[in-house]
Amino acid sequence: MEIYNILSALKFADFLILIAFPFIAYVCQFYFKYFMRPNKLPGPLPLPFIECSYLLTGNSKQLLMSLQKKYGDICEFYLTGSRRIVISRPEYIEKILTPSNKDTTFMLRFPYFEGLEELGVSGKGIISNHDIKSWKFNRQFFDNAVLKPSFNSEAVEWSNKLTQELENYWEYLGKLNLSSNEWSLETDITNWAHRFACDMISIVITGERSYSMASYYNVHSPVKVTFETIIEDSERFIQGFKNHLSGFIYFLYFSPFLRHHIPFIKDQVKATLKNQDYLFEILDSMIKKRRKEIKEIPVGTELRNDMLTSLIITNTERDINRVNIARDNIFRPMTDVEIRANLLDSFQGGIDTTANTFSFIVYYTCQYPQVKQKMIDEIDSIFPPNTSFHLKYDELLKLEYCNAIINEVSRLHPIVIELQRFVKNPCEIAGHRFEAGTVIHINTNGIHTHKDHWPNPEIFDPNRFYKKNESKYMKNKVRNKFSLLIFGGGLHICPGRKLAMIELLSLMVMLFGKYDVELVDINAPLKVKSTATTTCGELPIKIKPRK
Ligand code: HEM
Repeated sequence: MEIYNILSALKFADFLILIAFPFIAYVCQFYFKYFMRPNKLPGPLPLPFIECSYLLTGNSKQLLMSLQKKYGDICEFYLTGSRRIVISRPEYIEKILTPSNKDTTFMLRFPYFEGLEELGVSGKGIISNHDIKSWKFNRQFFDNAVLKPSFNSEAVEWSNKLTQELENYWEYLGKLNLSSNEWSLETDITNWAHRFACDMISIVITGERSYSMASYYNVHSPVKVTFETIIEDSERFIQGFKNHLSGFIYFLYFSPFLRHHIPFIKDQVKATLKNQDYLFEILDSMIKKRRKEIKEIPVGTELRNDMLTSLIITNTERDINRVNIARDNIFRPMTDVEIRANLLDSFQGGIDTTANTFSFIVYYTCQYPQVKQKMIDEIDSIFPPNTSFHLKYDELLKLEYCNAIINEVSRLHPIVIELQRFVKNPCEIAGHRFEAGTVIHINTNGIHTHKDHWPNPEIFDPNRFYKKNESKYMKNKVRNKFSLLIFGGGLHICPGRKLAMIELLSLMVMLFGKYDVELVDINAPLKVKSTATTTCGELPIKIKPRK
């Protein structure tokens, strides 16, 4: 009753003061804390409630590059209640990317997010695992499976088979519109590259064919190929990983309230979860099928080299490599949920990255005829034209100029825009002190084009990575160990890097060694899109068999 009396005695202006007071108090406290913060760095002014989210356009590359341009090589911004440090200079990241198994300061990419729990990936796999012990356990299994030499040999063998299959599809499609003796084909290489990468990941990681190239061929050909696969709709499967990546952001940065109640966001979240269920269902059936197959194979019989097989058998009765793992006190088999998370990370990490890098390679080599000719000369010297072209790992490694092209293209268009690290313990970087809970954003594009480390950084020139030309480029500028971050660095360095190089080199040898390749429109600008990662839009090319 008393409260009612007080309220009814208040005038409209009093109500306004009542509402405004806590707001003003919050704003004052917010800015007091901001301006009095220790170890200040330059950066944009955060606003109450929304912090620096007014800078977000969905394009991470643009955000990080504009911050570097305006505030320098080390600056800060505030988002989701965290202090975030943008680093764009290689010298400053040495400490962060130097692997140490004991120091946990930079061991995590993300902290715990309840959103990732809802998405079913929290504390599992390796890309977004916040639990150090669990991440180490998974990472060691993953590395053991994909970095062993027998995995490389198997990957090269599959590269041979899949490039041959791709060539057959191109030839069939090319011959559909045959106007002279020679066939030719106009096609979007980006789409083929995605399907090749999916087929490759699927077979070498799970031992299952995804037949993505075959499905894509069927879309374009009146004569269909038939195949049997656990992935009924591989077009949906590939799209599923793209959707997973774009939906991930809602679970990482949005509160449960926003995720479940705000109209547009709510729908995106629902779609991402439905997509997740679809991907999990396929991955689960692959695991189940392989477990059953392994049970039926007599003990002592040599098993396939795919990662799924390794993950199932490691630390079980059948395993012969157990000593490696036991040394680190993680002697236990992996559960199906853990295996599924690793398969998800492999597809997630391995399809778009490889396919987009290859598309950029095709664009640049076609734009620069001298580079293209030098590359073809190198390919011809190792894989002479009109021979069997059976790829071998050690021969792929001899392709130094092709390797230089991959480095240079990836320097200009790194697929992964930023390397994130969550600071677990207070630390010092470049003379600045950072508290636990700070988030580091390593600006890959900024480092790849830093004028103190790269002469004429905007110019495409693979010679800067070609050993024979090194002296010319290394004269004035000192290239830092961390000035090229294609595959990241430190303990989180990409475990699929060798597989990716096998795929990229194999595709280059097949495409440019056997075909005349041109861009359909040499004047069309490259369709680059940067959101959470950098991707290549359609890239129509014209191919015909080389004479
Ligand atoms: C050209 C192709 C590729 C590029 C450019 C690329 C790039 C990267 C980068 C920059 C990172 C982050 C590293 C860091 O934070 O320091 C990463 C992590 C990762 N990549 Fe790749 N990658 C490629 C291919 C692959 C393939 C084929 C696989 C599949 C086996 C793969 C699986 C992963 C996984 C699982 C991680 C997370 C590692 C961790 O957090 O410990 N990547 N990759």
